[in-house]
Amino acid sequence: MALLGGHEKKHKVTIVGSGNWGSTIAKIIAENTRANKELFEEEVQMWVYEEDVSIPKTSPHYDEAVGDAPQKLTHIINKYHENVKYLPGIALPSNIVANPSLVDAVQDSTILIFNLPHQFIRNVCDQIRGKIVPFARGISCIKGVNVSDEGVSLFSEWIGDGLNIYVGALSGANIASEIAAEKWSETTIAYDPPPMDNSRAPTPRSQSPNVTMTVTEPPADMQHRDARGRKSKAKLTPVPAEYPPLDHECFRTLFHRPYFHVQMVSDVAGVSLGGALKNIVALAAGFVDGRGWGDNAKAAVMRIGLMEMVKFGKEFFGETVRTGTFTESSAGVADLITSCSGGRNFRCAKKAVEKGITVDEVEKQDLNGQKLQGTSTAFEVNSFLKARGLEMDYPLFTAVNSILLGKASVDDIPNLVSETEKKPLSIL
Ligand SMILES: NC(=O)c1ccc[n+]([C@@H]2O[C@H](COP(=O)([O-])OP(=O)(O)OC[C@H]3O[C@@H](n4cnc5c(N)ncnc54)[C@H](O)[C@@H]3O)[C@@H](O)[C@H]2O)c1
Ligand SMILES: O=P(O)(O)OC[C@H](O)CO
Repeated sequence: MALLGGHEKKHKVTIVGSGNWGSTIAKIIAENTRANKELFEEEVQMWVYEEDVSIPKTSPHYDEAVGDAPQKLTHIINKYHENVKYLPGIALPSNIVANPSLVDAVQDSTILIFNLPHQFIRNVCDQIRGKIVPFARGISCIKGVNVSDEGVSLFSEWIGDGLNIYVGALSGANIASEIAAEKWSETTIAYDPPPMDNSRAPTPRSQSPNVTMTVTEPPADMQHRDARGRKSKAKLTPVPAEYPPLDHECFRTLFHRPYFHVQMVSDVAGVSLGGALKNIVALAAGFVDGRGWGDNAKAAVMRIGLMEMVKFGKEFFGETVRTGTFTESSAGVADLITSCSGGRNFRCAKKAVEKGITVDEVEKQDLNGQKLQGTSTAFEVNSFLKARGLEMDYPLFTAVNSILLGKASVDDIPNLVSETEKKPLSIL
C-alpha cells in the first residue's frame, strides 16, 4: 500500500547519543517525526550510555519512596520523559525511546544521527559496524575533528567510511539549553547526496530492511566523492525506491522547527571544521575574558581565530571548502560568536583563569558529566600541525594549546599572535 508521500516505507530514525545536545536534537526530531508521519516512523530511538543517576530533591520527579537511590538513566527518561542528568527541566516528547543497547537502538534505522562527544565515537562505530541497514544515511552533529597519523579527517567521513554509509554534518550557533527552551536559532546542515540517491535503486526482494538483505551494487560512475573531491572510501548501497528520497528536503523536514531554522548546504568540510575549530577559539576568548581584558581582546582572538579556521580548511581540505561557509553560515562566524559569548568552552576557560586552576578541573567540577570538546581538539590539532612543522602558521591555535599545557600564560597571547598583524589583507 502506498503511503501519503507516495512511498510504501517510512524512515526510522535513531539518535546515537543523549547528552546535552543529543537530547535536544532528539526532542527536535521527535517533534518532526510526529508531525510528518507520512515520511518517518513516529517513534525515535535514542541510544543512552547507561548510568545510575539519583533524581535530585529539587526535581518534580523526585519520589520520596525512592529517595536518593540511583536509578537507570534510561528508566528515568522513559518514565518521566526528561533527561534529568544532561538536559534537566526540559520535557521530551513521549515518542522518544531511551535504549541502553546500541545495537538494538540502530537496528532497522534508515537515518542515523550521531550526537556524542567526539572521544567516544570510535568505540560506538566499532560496535555497530555491519549491524546497521546497509542503505542507511547519517548526519553527524559532532563538533570535533579526527586526527590520526595519516592526517586529519572529518567525523562525518570517518563514520561514513567505517560503516559504509554516507554521512553529512550539522553545525551552527547552537547552545543546546537555549534551543531546548525553544528560543529561536539557526543551524547549517551540509549534505551532499551521493549520485546514486538521485537515481533510485530497484526495490529489494526482502520486505524488511535488515542487514542480510542484498541490494544491487551501484555502477562505478556512481561512486561518491568525499569533501576533498576524492573518490569516497565508503562502498555505498543505494536507498531503495520504496523509501522517500533522502535529499535536502527530507533532512530539512526532519530538523527544521519554528524555533530551529535550517539552512541546507553542500560544504561538509567547511561546516564540520567550523564546528570543531571554533572550540579552540572559544577557549582563547575565555582566557582573555578571565584575565579581565574585556571585549576588544575577545574580538581580536575571534578575528585571528576565524582567519586560522579558514586557512586550516583551505590548506588541508582544498578549494572545495568555501570561505563563505566560515564567513556567512551559522556553522561559521555565528557559531564562533555564540561560543565565545556563552559556550561551555568559553565559560570553563574563563573560570580557570579567574580561579587559577586548569580547564580540566573546572570541567570536572562544573559540568556534571558533560564533556568539553575544545581541550582535546586543541591538543589533536596541535599534534597534527607540529608533526608537519606548521605550528607557527597557526599562532592562536598553538597559543591555546601551550596555555592548556602550562607552557605559556594568557599574558603571552599578544606576542604569540603578533605576526598576524604583519600579514596583508586578502582581497575577497
Ligand atoms: N551541548 C551543546 O550546547 C552543544 C551544541 C552543539 C553541538 N554540540 C556538540 O555535540 C556533541 C555532543 O555533545 P553533548 O553536549 O550532547 O554531550 P555532553 O557534553 O552532554 O556529554 C555527555 C555525553 O557523553 C556520554 N558518555 C559519557 N561517557 C561515555 C562513554 N564512555 N561512551 C559513550 N558515551 C559516553 C554521556 O552519556 C552523555 O550522553 C559534541 O561534539 C558537542 O561539541 C554540543
Ligand atoms: O558549549 P560549547 O562550548 O560546547 O559550545 C556549544 C555549541 O557548540 C555552540 O554552538
